[in-house]
Amino acid sequence: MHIVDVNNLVKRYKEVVALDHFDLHIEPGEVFGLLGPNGSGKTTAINCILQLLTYDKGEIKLFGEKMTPTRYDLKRKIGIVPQNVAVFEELTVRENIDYFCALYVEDKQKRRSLVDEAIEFVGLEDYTKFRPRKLSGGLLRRLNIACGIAHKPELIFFDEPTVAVDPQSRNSILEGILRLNREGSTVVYTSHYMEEVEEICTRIMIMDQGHALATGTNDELKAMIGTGERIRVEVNALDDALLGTVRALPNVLGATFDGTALEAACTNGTHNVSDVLGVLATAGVATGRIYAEPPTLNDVFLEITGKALRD
Ligand SMILES: Nc1ncnc2c1ncn2[C@@H]1O[C@H](COP(=O)(O)OP(=O)(O)OP(=O)(O)O)[C@@H](O)[C@H]1O
Repeated sequence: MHIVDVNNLVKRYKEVVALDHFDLHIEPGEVFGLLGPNGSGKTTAINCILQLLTYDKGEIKLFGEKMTPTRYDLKRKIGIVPQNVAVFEELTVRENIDYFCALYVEDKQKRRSLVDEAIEFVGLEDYTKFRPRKLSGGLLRRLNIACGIAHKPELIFFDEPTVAVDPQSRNSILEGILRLNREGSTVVYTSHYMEEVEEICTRIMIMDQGHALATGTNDELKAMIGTGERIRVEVNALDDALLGTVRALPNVLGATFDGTALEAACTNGTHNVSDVLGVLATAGVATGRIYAEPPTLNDVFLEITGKALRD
């Protein structure tokens, strides 16, 4: 059984087609990443799945059952950590977490221990009596997470939870997500940061313009494309003729010069670096530092769409 089962979802905002016959299938136990640039439809997909938005067409099942706005039994099993921090300014940290937990858990005694656990989980023990405006951006994000997870949901949606947080909070958020997953929650994680998605996700869907472009594990996605290695060589100058010679090498799929370095996308070969350096040496071009790296998810996005994930 898929824990999230979305078929043929269409969502329009007037003339903008935000989701265009979108399918999504997630298995229990996954940390599933939705990766795409701003505006690709990630938040819209989540909000439709959660019935926070109406949609034009499509079928959404959660836990094997049809999801509708009044399926409170299903909503109880779901946690949401929205993109924009959504907490009450007039409530303290503890009161905020308790308020959101109370939407799902009536028993006060039980709630007290759940709220304690959530506070400990996000490391806000020293701030329980603070009001949100006294918290830094990173701590506010952690409060937002605690509000979404205190009721111990089976399925948790995180919508870009690390935007505008410091690296330390970012790491603690990612570790926290993996811990929730280890403790049994299925996670859906949206981001436009490929490094994060690579780091924590068991499977990844690459999205653009409301379409699912490709889905697979990190390795599967990278195996779908021709690029096997990306070479970067620092050079002071490179004329078009020489760039043409590099591009004509049999293992080179594409090459660019940005004023400081030659970058070449190559197939998976053993002589890529020596071939490229050979062309430069023959032409008498002095080289600086040289890098050779396996492909990234940006290469996958680039090869499928013709544009970079991050401009
Ligand atoms: N309320 C709205 N009214 C009109 N258009 C909208 C609305 N919300 C989103 N859109 C449009 O729908 C498309 C998908 O937006 P969405 O916010 O789902 O993308 P996203 O991948 O989550 O991006 P971001 O990370 O910036 O939130 C975009 O073209 C966006 O401009």
